[in-house]
Amino acid sequence: MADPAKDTVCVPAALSGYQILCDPRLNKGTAFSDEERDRFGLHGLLPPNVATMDGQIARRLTALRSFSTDVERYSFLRDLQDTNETLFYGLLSNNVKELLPIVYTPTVGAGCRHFSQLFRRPRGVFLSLPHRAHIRQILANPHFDRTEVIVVTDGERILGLGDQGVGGMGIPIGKLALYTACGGIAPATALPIFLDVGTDNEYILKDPLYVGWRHSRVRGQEYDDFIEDFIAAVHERWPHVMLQWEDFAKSNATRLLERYRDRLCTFNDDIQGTAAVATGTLLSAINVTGVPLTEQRIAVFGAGSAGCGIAALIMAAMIDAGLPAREAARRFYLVDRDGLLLEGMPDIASFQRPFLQPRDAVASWQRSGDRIGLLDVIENAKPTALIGVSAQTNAFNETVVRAMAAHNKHPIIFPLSNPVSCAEADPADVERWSEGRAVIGTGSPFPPLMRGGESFSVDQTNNSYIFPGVGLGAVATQAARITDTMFMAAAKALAELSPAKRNPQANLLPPVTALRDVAISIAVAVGKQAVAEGLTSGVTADTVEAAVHAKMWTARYRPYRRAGAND
Ligand SMILES: NC(=O)C1=CN([C@@H]2O[C@H](COP(=O)(O)OP(=O)(O)OC[C@H]3O[C@@H](n4cnc5c(N)ncnc54)[C@H](OP(=O)(O)O)[C@@H]3O)[C@@H](O)[C@H]2O)C=CC1
Ligand SMILES: CC(=O)C(=O)O
Ligand SMILES: [Mg+2]
Repeated sequence: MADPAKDTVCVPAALSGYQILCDPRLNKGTAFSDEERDRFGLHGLLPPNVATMDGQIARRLTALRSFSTDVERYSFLRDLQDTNETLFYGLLSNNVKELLPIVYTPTVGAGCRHFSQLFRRPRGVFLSLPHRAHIRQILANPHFDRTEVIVVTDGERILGLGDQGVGGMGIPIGKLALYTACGGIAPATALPIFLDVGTDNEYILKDPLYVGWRHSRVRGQEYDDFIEDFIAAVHERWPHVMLQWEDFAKSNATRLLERYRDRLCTFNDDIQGTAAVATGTLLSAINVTGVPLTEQRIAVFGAGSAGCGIAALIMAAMIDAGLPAREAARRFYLVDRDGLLLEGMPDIASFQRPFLQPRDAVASWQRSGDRIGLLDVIENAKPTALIGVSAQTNAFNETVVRAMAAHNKHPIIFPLSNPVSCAEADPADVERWSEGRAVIGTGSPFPPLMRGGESFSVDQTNNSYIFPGVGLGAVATQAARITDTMFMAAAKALAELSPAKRNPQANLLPPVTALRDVAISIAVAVGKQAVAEGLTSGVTADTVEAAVHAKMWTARYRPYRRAGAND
């Protein structure tokens, strides 16, 4: 039960009733009580009927459903978020299954593309390179005083849609909406940040409506200096903040993570969050296929940030399970633009290096051309699992899926690229081509499949199963750093929640409606791991769970009183 005194919101004395209605953090719309309307001078500014939050949610849902496109629904929800945050989260939390595909993938991708047309009200921070000298001053704004969680992007690799310039801000906003709805992070403590270093998207640069900095992307030392200034300013302003890097291009994602992971509490969602959801879902899939982890062979299509992050964490899990490190490394077949990653290939990035196959291991392979393509890998290495993070639509075609099904009783096939338009396969096709034997996970939501005459939901294998819990666990325990072993703890905690653990015919993952419970379990596991690694302050393994619950915000209207008033 909430303590009524602590639960009351203290409204600054200087705010007029009209200003309260215009502040999305304070606004309750028609749900202000008569006493509050008396106290804050709201009579006349609102229609007389006092609504309940449930009534408001029902009204907004009716309006939302009357739109004919998802972009209109996205725009409507963004407006609500910027008008009345509590109601936005009440609506989202009560209707996760219906609204997640709007505020998150796939529609958030369209939201990013239409960002300039849809832009109405400020949310978060836009730091553009021409204002580099003013970063500290911008971050000093008292509106951001309570910041505990930051999601930052520079918009260069937005989902599988590439460079979206300032439109990429839609992603930190969407991710933080899930932090609150699923992870219980209070909205006033969540800050989306966009680093505007220009864009190389010609279409955007020519768009007269574009609201970002109309300049080609700044790279090299000037880019690095800007990021350094940004991180230094963030650290100074909020020394305990947790910062999530999101949708940075392959050329920057890993190196920025490596540069900053020992300086503040930070992680890269595309590398580490994706790795944890893929590992957790693969561990769950073992309940269905019966092939132990130490006997898995993994083909990853797209050897970028997500692909190498996934391979690294699954490899660590294999080593944990007893496979010698050298042998574990041989179990991975990473296929990129130039085919299978092989020793001696030019232009190999440092993060790809652990996964190079030795030339002699493939010397006897039958191959269809000069390069070793995905099908060659499947025919020769006979992988047990195929994971797609390439943003290449339909790369898992009929031939590929049938080849996986020919070598495996239950091939694991995860087309994880987002949004739907970039997925490597449609799960309905995978189901058909594998004669219903494939174990499927997708990055974006897809319609249910028919299995044995019954509807079977497709597991949305998305890092949204991980980051809200990791963030919650980190802030609840005030973790100083986020380590790979904390992501391993998250992956294992997710696998423990798998319905397939109890029934191999069931789903690999809990439904998206359970994301809040998933976040709690993951937060506790991550928090305990942080305690074990000596990274926390003020908590012990025994108090982590209570700290996690105490941190969680829920969307409900609290009573308001004026600061200084004693009623
Ligand atoms: N389900 C989930 O939770 C997540 C899904 N993703 C999705 O994964 C995708 C990739 O993300 P990320 O790894 O960060 O992006 P990256 O750009 O870092 O990696 C993509 C890789 O795929 C390669 N690639 C491009 N075309 C081909 C091709 N024809 N054949 C083989 N490889 C190819 C790219 O090469 P090159 O650089 O030369 O183009 C690059 O190395 C995105 O669609 C993203 O939405 C990402 C994170 C989480
Ligand atoms: C889900 C996610 O982080 C991505 O597609 O980039
Ligand atoms: Mg991402």
